[in-house]
Amino acid sequence: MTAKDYRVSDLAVARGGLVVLEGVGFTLRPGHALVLRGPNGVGKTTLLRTLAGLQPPVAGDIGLPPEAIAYAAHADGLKATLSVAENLAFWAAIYGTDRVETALNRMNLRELRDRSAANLSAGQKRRLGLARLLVSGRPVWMLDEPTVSLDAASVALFADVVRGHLAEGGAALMATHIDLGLTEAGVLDLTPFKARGQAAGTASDFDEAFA
Ligand SMILES: Nc1ncnc2c1ncn2[C@@H]1O[C@H](COP(=O)(O)OP(=O)(O)OP(=O)(O)O)[C@@H](O)[C@H]1O
Repeated sequence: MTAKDYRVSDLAVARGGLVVLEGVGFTLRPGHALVLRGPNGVGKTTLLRTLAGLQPPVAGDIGLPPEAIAYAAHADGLKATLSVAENLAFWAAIYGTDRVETALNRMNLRELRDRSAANLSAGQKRRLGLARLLVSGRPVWMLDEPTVSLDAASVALFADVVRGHLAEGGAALMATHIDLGLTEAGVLDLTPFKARGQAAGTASDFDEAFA
């Protein structure tokens, strides 16, 4: 899938007009997962949003092309009036892939394929939201609390999906308080990078537009 290391260096990120993290640096390697840790509010979501290109960094280098990234945020981004399969077909058209059936199979959504997204349970919606990652065919997955609403069986299923992605040469950066059992995952504690909250200059207007 990719044989490239992704290097992020000296990154500063802001939220609501204040710098929340500064001096963040790490390398994401193909076949590896990195788990973001740190207390509530330290800036895990803000870092992921910045890396995914949803807001500009205050400073630093992001050695990750946006077209390499598939980002799964808190919201699942589903089209309520479309069926499960139609939602995935929509994303396949956006990403230019033909991976709908793969995603349905791997996320155990086959039996729900014709159900409208509006009529899924919270956990089923989450599974569908995460299936988009498989549809994307993109090498770097950015996951913000991916297991929220998932039962134990679905957490295990998702952990297998991530493991499969890594085995295919993909990489994953995830903020999660749940142990996915990925023994090979590294941990990046963001606490040492906490900024003192100085003003972020002009980045705030752009940030608010995407809040
Ligand atoms: N829209 C916003 N406007 C102003 N401040 C915000 C906004 N969104 C988040 N913040 C603040 O930015 C800081 C970083 O928030 P962020 O959501 O990135 O933290 P987090 O580490 O992901 O937290 P959690 O573990 O609770 O999900 C927090 O102090 C938060 O209160």
